[in-house]
Amino acid sequence: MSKAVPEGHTASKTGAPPAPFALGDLPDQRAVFRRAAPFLSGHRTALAAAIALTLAGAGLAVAVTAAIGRLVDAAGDGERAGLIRWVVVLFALVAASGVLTWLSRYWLIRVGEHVLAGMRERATAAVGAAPLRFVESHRRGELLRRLTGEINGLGYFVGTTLPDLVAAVAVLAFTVVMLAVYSWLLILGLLVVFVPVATVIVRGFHRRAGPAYAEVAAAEAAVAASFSESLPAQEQLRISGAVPRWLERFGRNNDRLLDAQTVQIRTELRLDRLALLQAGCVGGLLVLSAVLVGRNALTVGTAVVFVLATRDIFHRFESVAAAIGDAREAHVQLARLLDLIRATEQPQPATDSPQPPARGVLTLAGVGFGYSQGQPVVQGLSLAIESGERLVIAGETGSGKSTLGKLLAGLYHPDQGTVSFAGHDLSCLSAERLRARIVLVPQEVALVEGSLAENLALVSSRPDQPRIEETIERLGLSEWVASLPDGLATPVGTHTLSAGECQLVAIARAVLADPAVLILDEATAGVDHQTAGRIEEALSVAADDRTLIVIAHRADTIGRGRLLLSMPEGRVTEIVGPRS
Ligand SMILES: Nc1ncnc2c1ncn2[C@@H]1O[C@H](COP(=O)(O)OP(=O)(O)OP(=O)(O)O)[C@@H](O)[C@H]1O
Repeated sequence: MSKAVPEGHTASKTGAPPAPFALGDLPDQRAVFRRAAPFLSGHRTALAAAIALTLAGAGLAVAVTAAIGRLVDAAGDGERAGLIRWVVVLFALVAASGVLTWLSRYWLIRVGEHVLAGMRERATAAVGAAPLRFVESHRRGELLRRLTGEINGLGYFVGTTLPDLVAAVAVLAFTVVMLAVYSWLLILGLLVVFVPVATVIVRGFHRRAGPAYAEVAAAEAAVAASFSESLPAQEQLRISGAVPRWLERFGRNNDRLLDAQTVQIRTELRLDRLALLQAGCVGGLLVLSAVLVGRNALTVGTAVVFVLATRDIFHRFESVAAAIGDAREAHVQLARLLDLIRATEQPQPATDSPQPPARGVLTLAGVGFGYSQGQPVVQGLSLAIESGERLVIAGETGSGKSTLGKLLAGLYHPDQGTVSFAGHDLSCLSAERLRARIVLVPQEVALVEGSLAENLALVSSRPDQPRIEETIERLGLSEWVASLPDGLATPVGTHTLSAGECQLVAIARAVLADPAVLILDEATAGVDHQTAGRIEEALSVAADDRTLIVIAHRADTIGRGRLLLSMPEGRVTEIVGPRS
């Protein structure tokens, strides 16, 4: 027999997963690469191979310039054999450099895509296993943007900018070394003029880019969130004539995005100052080379190498500068994705933890829970629900019935106290073991795209077609299924079935899960009296020795309950009943 014992707050339980941290509007951009490093494991050899290929390709590309210098000198000296030799070497270098560059790009993109696929998988799994409270307390569009937009952005960066960036950095480094071998004086002059000014420009860009890109990403997420939220609310917005008001609110998010993008563009344009610097440096170098050649301090071939290599240096530097903006954006996207993974990845209960017995007592011990600090919805509740018992939870609107249902189903972890089944703390059970014992049918049921049979099979017990058909029959739903265009093969989704029909699917699915405890949260509210009665009869049969917890407003449902749990003033405080 159930008994309710109101208590004060009890000490926090131990062993439960810690509360997930909330995602901030702006990402944590510290130690992003260190946080991303674990995702490289398993790809390190391939990454090293890709980098080695890139370095080899860059080395050959630089050697092409040196070969041109030798060719010019051989031509100037009238050496026919030397000329032919250098022409052959030049072609061989160009061909080999082309092949290596292609191979290195291919490997780098391949490794990057594999790493991203791993991150996508991990983030999706982490969000799928995250506590319900985490998912509820973040805007859907925000989570969606991190799982799709950020990964797509990173994919674009890996496929296009990253190979160019790595190759450009390698060519830059090799070219500087080569030029130092030719004339350390010229390269020193070039570096002394170019590097300090370029460093100031790039550092100024970096300082502004972090916040600018983070604000754009946050503003884009806000636009996506407000738009995705408006889709399910479209009908309501139109009925209440609230579309213009909604557009105003959307406009504010859009303005925020526009402002953020303007700041981002201004920040990016700062890098254009590098072009002016480059033009000045090339002009100076040409004059200096001409002077040195005139004084016989430099061969024409070396001067040609310098001019070609310097142009290449600046061309590559331009690529690097352009890529820096993309890299900064990718850095923010990576930080946002890693934040999501860190926020949602909980230490999962051990999968080899003992399976609770098939039947048992569901117990709340000193349970307290609130959505916000200092506003408890459930407070100090102790309750034992015997195996096979039927409990009806009733109370005023907003009094906390659904919240209690979610606590009983282990969907929420209590702030104080414990909820346990057959002596096992629910928060220490793996999702699979928990769902094999306790199932909740919520007020609003969402179906996934697919056939009715596929939706019904979405339970941990993985029922086959005959079992689905048998359960439909047992629940008295055969007539309804037969009335659908293709029976169990009918494609369904939230918009193809009525709310009541969605509830029928969810109830049948819950019975198919074959749990020890079945919790129905207003589950028959959208169904006509006759069907509701039939389902309740069927559930009584299906309930068998199962525990059935019914959350209800309707007096007739309450009347069928053996216990009535009243929840005045927003707190579960007493049980009235049992009822005969
Ligand atoms: N996800 C949430 N975030 C913040 N507050 C919430 C959330 N869900 C419910 N609440 C608040 O908690 C309180 C209890 O809500 P709950 O849905 O449990 O009540 P209920 O008795 O089931 O209501 P109803 O009869 O309307 O279904 C309400 O004040 C509600 O506003």
